[in-house]
Amino acid sequence: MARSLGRICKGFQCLGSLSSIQTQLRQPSTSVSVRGTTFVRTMVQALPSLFSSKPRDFSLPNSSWGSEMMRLYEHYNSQCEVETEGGEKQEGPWRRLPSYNRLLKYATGGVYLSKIIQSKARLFTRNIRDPGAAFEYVLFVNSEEQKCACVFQAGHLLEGPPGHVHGGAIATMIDTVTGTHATILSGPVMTANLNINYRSPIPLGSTVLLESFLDKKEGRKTFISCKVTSSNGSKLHTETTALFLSINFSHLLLGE
Ligand SMILES: CCCCC/C=C\C/C=C\C/C=C\C/C=C\CCCC(=O)SCCNC(=O)CCNC(=O)[C@H](O)C(C)(C)COP(=O)(O)OP(=O)(O)OC[C@H]1O[C@@H](n2cnc3c(N)ncnc32)[C@H](O)[C@@H]1OP(=O)(O)O
Repeated sequence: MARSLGRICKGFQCLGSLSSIQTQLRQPSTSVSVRGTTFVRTMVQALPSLFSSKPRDFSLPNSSWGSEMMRLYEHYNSQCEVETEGGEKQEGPWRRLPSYNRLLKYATGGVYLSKIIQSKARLFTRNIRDPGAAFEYVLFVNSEEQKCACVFQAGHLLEGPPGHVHGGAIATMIDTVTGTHATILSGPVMTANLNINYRSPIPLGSTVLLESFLDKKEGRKTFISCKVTSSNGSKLHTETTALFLSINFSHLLLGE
């Protein structure tokens, strides 16, 4: 147990160290938005170092991405870096979050699984190798406005009602977006409550936009709302409110 905790801690030291992130978050002279930007930048830079080999970043375009997926990707990606009047490049309001099929190379988890099987554990939404078959998505974060946007193309393996996306797959994406957003805002969290109203079905193969917003933070609680719309924003598919509770990593990784 102690060795396993040590490996997990080592993993988080690789993460640029949570303590250094927390130090940045505590800096009194910086504004909330600047601290948020710093946190996101630190996380984005640190994540690949958690892997033993260079991991694949699933949030980059691949051949399965359709025209709407590409259009929205470019819409947000073009706002990650902007040009000043003097022609210099500088950070824009949005940042693309890289996405891998595992968050921590040292975390074992899954006490009911053998060590070999545990090492094969993969993030639910990134475990299908066939591009375009299931969850194709890219997440962008806007620290200034405390919101996230996710462009999601739903593949044929996600069918629920004939020709439409399964409600559980939609919930998975909402949990992923709001959960990532809450993690960025509050550090390690778990979903305590996810309340989804399904307003109109999502056609299989289509691209939709998920937008999440911080409603409020109260102690350990982070309240986020999220809506899913068609790619041009004309149709509302779902509305969600979510509650996340801040946790210690030991709760998550060691069941303590
Ligand atoms: C550090 C890395 C950062 C990386 C950032 C960069 C990029 C981000 C990348 C990745 C992000 C990672 C993942 C994102 C992807 C997916 C997200 C998936 C998230 C999940 O898929 S996660 C799995 C499903 N999730 C569970 O499996 C939770 C099971 N559950 C529990 O583990 C406990 O239940 C827990 C911990 C939730 C709470 O337990 P606890 O003991 O800590 O707290 P306790 O019960 O004492 O409640 C304290 C106060 O919350 C209130 N409260 C509690 N529950 C409530 C409820 N449901 N509704 C309304 N209020 C509630 C109480 O009423 C009390 O309120 P008050 O203080 O006012 O009295």
